Amino acid sequence: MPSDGPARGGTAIESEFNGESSGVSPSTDQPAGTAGQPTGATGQSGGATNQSGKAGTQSPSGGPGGQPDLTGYGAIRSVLRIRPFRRLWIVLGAASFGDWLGLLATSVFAAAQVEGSTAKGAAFGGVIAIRLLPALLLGPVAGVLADRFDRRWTMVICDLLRFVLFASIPLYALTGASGARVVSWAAIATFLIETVTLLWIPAKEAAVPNLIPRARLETANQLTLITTYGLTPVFAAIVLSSLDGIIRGATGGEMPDWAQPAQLALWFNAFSRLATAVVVAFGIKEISQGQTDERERTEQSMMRQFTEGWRFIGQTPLVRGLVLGILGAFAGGGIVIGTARFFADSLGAGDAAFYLLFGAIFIGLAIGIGLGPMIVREMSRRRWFGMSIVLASASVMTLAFAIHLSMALVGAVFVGAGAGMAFLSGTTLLGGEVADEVRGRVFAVVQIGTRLVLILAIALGSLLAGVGGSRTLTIADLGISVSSTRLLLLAAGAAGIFAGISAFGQMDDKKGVPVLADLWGSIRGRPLMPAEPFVSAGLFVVFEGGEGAGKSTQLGKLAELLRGQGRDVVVTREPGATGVGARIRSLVLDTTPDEAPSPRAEALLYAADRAHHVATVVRPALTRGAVVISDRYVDSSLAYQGAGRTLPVDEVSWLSSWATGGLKPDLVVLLDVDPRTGLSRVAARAESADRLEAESITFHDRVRYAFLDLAAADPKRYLVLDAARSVEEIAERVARRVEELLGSADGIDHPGRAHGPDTSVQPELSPSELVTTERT
Ligand SMILES: Nc1ncnc2c1ncn2[C@@H]1O[C@H](COP(=O)(O)OP(=O)(O)OP(=O)(O)O)[C@@H](O)[C@H]1O
Ligand SMILES: Cc1cn([C@H]2C[C@H](O)[C@@H](COP(=O)(O)O)O2)c(=O)[nH]c1=O
Repeated sequence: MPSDGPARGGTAIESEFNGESSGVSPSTDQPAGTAGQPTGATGQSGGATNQSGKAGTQSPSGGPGGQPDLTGYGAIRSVLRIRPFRRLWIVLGAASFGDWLGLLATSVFAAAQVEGSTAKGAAFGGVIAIRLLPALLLGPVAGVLADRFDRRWTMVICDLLRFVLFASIPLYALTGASGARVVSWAAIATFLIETVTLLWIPAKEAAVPNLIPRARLETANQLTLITTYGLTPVFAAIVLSSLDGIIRGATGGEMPDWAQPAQLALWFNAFSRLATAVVVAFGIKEISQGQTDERERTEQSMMRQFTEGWRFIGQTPLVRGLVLGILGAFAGGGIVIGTARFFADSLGAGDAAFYLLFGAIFIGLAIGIGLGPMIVREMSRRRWFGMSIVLASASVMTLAFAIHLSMALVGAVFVGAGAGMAFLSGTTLLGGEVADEVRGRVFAVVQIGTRLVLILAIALGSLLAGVGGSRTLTIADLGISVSSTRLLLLAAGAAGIFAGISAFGQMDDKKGVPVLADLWGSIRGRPLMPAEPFVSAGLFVVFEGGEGAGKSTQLGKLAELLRGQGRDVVVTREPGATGVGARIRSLVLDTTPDEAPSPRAEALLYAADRAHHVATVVRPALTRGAVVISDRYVDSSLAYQGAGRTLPVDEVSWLSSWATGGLKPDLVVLLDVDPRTGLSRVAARAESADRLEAESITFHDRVRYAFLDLAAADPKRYLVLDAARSVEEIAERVARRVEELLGSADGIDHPGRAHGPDTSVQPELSPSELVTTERT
């Protein structure tokens, strides 16, 4: 595997944006891992992440409103406008191509030096095995070095060493040494290269987030992952085989040693590393700038830094969840790889099926990495990570039940898609939410852990599948192969699901928000959000209804009754209960011709009034235990702006829920009145009609039925009364219900903390479903 992992975007180096439009305001472009309080340092959610957990947006809702368009081609272009990242991406792309060439070439090269198929196989496999070995020996200290020394110089020195080592392999072959000696040196050099790479990777991974604005982190990762694991390996394989054909053709099969494709590939690999060293040393000085102060880095002993790194990983839920999830995913992946050939056999298919399955996984990976962010949009990246692992693992389980190649191929695409999305979200979270001073160590642990787990899982998977064999059991004429391979896949899937759910639990930044509804809302661009933590000790009663329904009259009567009982009562209304609200009220209700706000502006103005009202009047009163009685609340927006103005009701609901932080009333008294009756009452007040009262009768009819539908959808929380009844009769009914609530044995049963906005559109209800309507 090539050494260049994904780049993780990072800091806005201000000068880089000068004259090169970034499309994002500086405030949203905080350096990843340095903006706000990084999770890495506290174990809390990253200070600058929004509620969606997606790096880089300041929209508290995580909604589309505050989010620049960071998907698709535009996002890629804007990432590539950042000069330090652009340079690094180009040079790392070339180096990754060189690494893939080098990996293929060293293996082919070693095999070519010996005779006989067994020796060739051993030489080929041996070189690859040697590549994995240093991780086990040197891994623990690699991260400490990345956090301790200047990362730019660490990268430069490592690349210079790799240049020398790569070049030494073909050079040594040219000296005329024996095949065995050349293979031995290739093995030693490969071991040393991997050792150096191990120091280089955490330095690079930890440094790159300091180069790119947080908002671009995910796109930068997509770009680098696709380059490193999608384009360059394919390109390398094509180039190596074409090179072989071209040189053979040109030399008539008599190739001089120096012209062997494997040797040329190694030279390319060597010089790509030299180029990386030069570019990083002279062209990307910003890598040094983002790092923690040198004095801070070196004043602790290495031992202390080492143990602190582990303690940090163990004690930080986000990092623990990430590490657990990544290792779980790799274990599952290893089992799939280890059992793949046996699985293809169990389908009664041959080698072609085996390659098809692998192809399907890679297609899935590309879909997950390339399209994943566009599909889930504003989904919390922490949640997305856990869910992706569950998706990949559940798909592994479906492989166990596949009775036909086509089913297995679909399953394999989903395995790849889940793994790709987990990889992308995991790397973005690691880069964006782990503090700079420990980032190197965290990356090192992930890097070593994944290698170890992968090797063990592949080995164990193939061993167990090989030992178990395959039996065919006939169930209802279906030839189903029940074999140890399938049982292993089942177990791997179950373990992966467990790892995904555990990671999700550790990292969830939207506890209490239903997962599937959140996913669906996110896909539609409106993620749910957690309610603000708040404990109500009072009672929140809202009067709703059309114009002239008698809300103010009833509200006054209820307040009088409760105050007579010695209760703390706060009477309030929307819009206009506060100074800010009064100004908004005059804006929205003013009838000056040509000054009417547009429907969306109107919705926003009501939401603004509500946000301020709830924050400054309603919540403080409820916290101290008062009975808050409000003339209108969220339902008025749903009915007037949603049904009346025909704005999408779920969007209006989402907006209100955001404005209120999810605060729901304990009781809504809906005074239902025919608009003709209500408007005639209003007209009798001898005041001129405000802007909404002046709307058409069909508008008011829509408003009325929207109120009734809302009540029918949540009957427990509504008291629907016929407003044509007498004032006293209505007051008596209201008093009875409120006293029931206040007198209930275990106090007031407040509606649960809002689990995000109620995005349900108004349901179609039959008259018989309007069960709580007390109208005759
Ligand atoms: N049950 C009722 N029967 C007849 N008239 C009523 C009844 N309740 C209130 N009214 C009268 O209707 C008029 C409007 O009442 P009120 O101001 O309480 O309604 P509202 O719903 O608050 O109106 P608005 O929508 O304008 O805020 C008042 O003149 C009031 O005296
Ligand atoms: C809260 C709220 C109110 N409205 C409308 C409903 C009324 O026409 C006015 C308020 O006047 P009232 O005399 O105080 O009832 O505003 C709305 O359209 N959307 C809302 O959210």
